[in-house]
Amino acid sequence: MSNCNSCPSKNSCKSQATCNIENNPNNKIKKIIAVMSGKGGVGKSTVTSLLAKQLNKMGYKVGILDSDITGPSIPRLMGLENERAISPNGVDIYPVETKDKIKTMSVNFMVDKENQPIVWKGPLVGKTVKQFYKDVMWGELDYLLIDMPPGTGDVALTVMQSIPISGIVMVSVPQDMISMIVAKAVNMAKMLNVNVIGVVENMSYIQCPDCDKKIKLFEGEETNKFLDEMNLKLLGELPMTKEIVNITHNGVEEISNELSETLNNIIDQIK
Ligand SMILES: Nc1ncnc2c1ncn2[C@@H]1O[C@H](COP(=O)(O)OP(=O)(O)OP(=O)(O)O)[C@@H](O)[C@H]1O
Repeated sequence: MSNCNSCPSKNSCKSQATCNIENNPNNKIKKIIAVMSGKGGVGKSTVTSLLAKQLNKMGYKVGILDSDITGPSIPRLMGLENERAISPNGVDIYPVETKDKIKTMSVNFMVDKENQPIVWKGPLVGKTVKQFYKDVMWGELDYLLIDMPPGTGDVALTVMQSIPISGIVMVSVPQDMISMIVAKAVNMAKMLNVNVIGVVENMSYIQCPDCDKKIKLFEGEETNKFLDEMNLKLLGELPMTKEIVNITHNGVEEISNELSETLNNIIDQIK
């Protein structure tokens, strides 16, 4: 039965008539944003982690739901690979928190060893993702970011149909930006009436450590044309840098002014 009063998207939702998600009355989540990409390896989980860390620094209460059941990367990127979630009554699941209090939930918090594969059929995967929304004790959150698996498969469908997301941030790399892969993901969201907030171009450029010059391997003209045609907003461009690897893989907490500024600009547009 739908419970629109407690739904974070009640003011922007277009599917009141058909929605059947039960919202957990213990949770008060103001905004849910899914981070998606047309294909794998473009930095979707990296962007999710960076946005979560930056939102948290700005004082917002943040959670990350890792809906990538077969290839979860959030525990590692948040430095939580040795943690496990607990469920004292076997129903409510408590998320794992980083030391700066970002709440996270991932299937890897529920397996004995992080390299244990999840060999489940689609319906069970979808059920787990719904459970991660409904049965996890997120408590009060300003933002819940959902790290989606790559592509337009079962999980993307479950998230878009069953979780009241307010919008999608699409992540792409320059060489794919104008491809049908991104277009497919954007069109899927449109078909399901889900708002695409815009695109983050990841690994957009590299920067010379000596002269600071930004070097782009792909020029932007075609990209701008594609964005215009698809009616998409470019939210920001992230460089391919060691700094990002250090933040997401090596536990470095300091974010440079330049990266902070880029992330703040993206956040201003998704707030
Ligand atoms: N801007 C960046 N600068 C440097 N390295 C990056 C950047 N973005 C991502 N990477 C690296 O690229 C690899 C893939 O990134 P990530 O796991 O975030 O991609 P993904 O799209 O979530 O992949 P998956 O298909 O597994 O979901 C990781 O090793 C990550 O550290």
